[in-house]
Amino acid sequence: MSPLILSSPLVSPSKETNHLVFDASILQNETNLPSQFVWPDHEKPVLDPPSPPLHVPPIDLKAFISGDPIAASNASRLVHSACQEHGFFLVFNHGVDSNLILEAHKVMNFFFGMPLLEKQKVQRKFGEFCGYASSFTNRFSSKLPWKETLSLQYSGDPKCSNMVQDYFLNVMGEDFCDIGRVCQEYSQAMSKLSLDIVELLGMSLGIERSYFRDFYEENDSIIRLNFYPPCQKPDQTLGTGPHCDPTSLTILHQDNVGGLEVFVDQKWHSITPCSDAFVVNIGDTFMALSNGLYKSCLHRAVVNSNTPRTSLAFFLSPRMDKVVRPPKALVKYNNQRMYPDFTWSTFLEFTQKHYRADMKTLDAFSSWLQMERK
Ligand SMILES: C=C1C[C@]23C[C@H]1CC[C@H]2[C@]1(C)CCC[C@@](C)(C(=O)O)[C@H]1[C@@H]3C(=O)O
Ligand SMILES: O=C(O)CCC(=O)C(=O)O
Ligand SMILES: [Fe+2]
Repeated sequence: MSPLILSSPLVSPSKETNHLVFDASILQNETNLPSQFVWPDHEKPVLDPPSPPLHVPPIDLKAFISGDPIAASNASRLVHSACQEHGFFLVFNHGVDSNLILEAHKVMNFFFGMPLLEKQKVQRKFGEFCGYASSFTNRFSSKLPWKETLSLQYSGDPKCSNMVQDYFLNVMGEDFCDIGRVCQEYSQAMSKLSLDIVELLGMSLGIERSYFRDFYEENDSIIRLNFYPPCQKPDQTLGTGPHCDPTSLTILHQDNVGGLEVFVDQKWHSITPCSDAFVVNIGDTFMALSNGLYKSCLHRAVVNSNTPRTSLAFFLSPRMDKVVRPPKALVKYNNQRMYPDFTWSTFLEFTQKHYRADMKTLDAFSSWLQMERK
């Protein structure tokens, strides 16, 4: 049976389109990758020797939150230098229940272990963000990522307090209310953790500690479950292509397989898995909010030929209509604005309808905004 199935015509808003469907359970045993999954030579990963590990500073969040002044200035210094260089750091003693993290990985493995037809019941629709996608075969025609994803929207607005769980219930049905509950609880824990982290970022930037906590209180964030099946030619493709996250802050929990890589000093470096820590990285929106002081960094995910890999990414984003504009104190440094004002809803739409996020998304978005505003 072909690993790529021509699906029934997908009736999109304006036209009928046929698109391929990536059935991971079959494709993962294929030695000849379909051409759509083969990346250009300059982007193919070199897996032998493996990328050297990047030392990212481990931040003891409990010590910072406890108000210990020494710990706070320590954490602030470590974060400041990491975020000016590559934007990645680890947080431990984060206060997130380890059983919740285990449960989240369990439900993720259950979901992606379902038959393709079951997963397709929540297929991401054209132009929308939420839902299941297998390699985005209905979004892109080349450089397809070797992954399946389930993307959900989370709202910190008390009036939408169960958005994640409701999605499972309303779109997938009663049988999925347990998965929905776990994903809802996990998202809530990530939202709480992200407010602690942005408070630390504020302190490290020398502004009022509560400034970013207030800015992101009612966040409209995204949670994404990533499943990377094994691939027989892992040096030909990528699980997630080179990109900077367009969002504000990413809190990632990866399983112990490894595959996340960061581009620093003109070389790819691996981030060693550490189950009791979260990998945190600055995204484009926070880079704009810090007026370019903190860097949104190029990263990717490579795959391997033996073991499936999973990662849980929480993408913190401000309320859709909030204007992303750096505080005055961060403009005085160089007395010029690095990026125009924008709202997250406009930037998200840009990445979903106009531009495939890569390493230049924010610059492309800034140019697009200037054209649109003429
Ligand atoms: C706002 C977003 C778009 C993506 C998911 C979040 C943050 C990261 C973005 C992404 C992972 C960057 C690489 C390309 C992408 C298409 C992907 O491989 O999933 C991006 C996501 C997306 O557009 O769905
Ligand atoms: O799965 C990973 O390790 C990274 C995924 C990623 O960068 C993303 O989804 O934005
Ligand atoms: Fe990313």
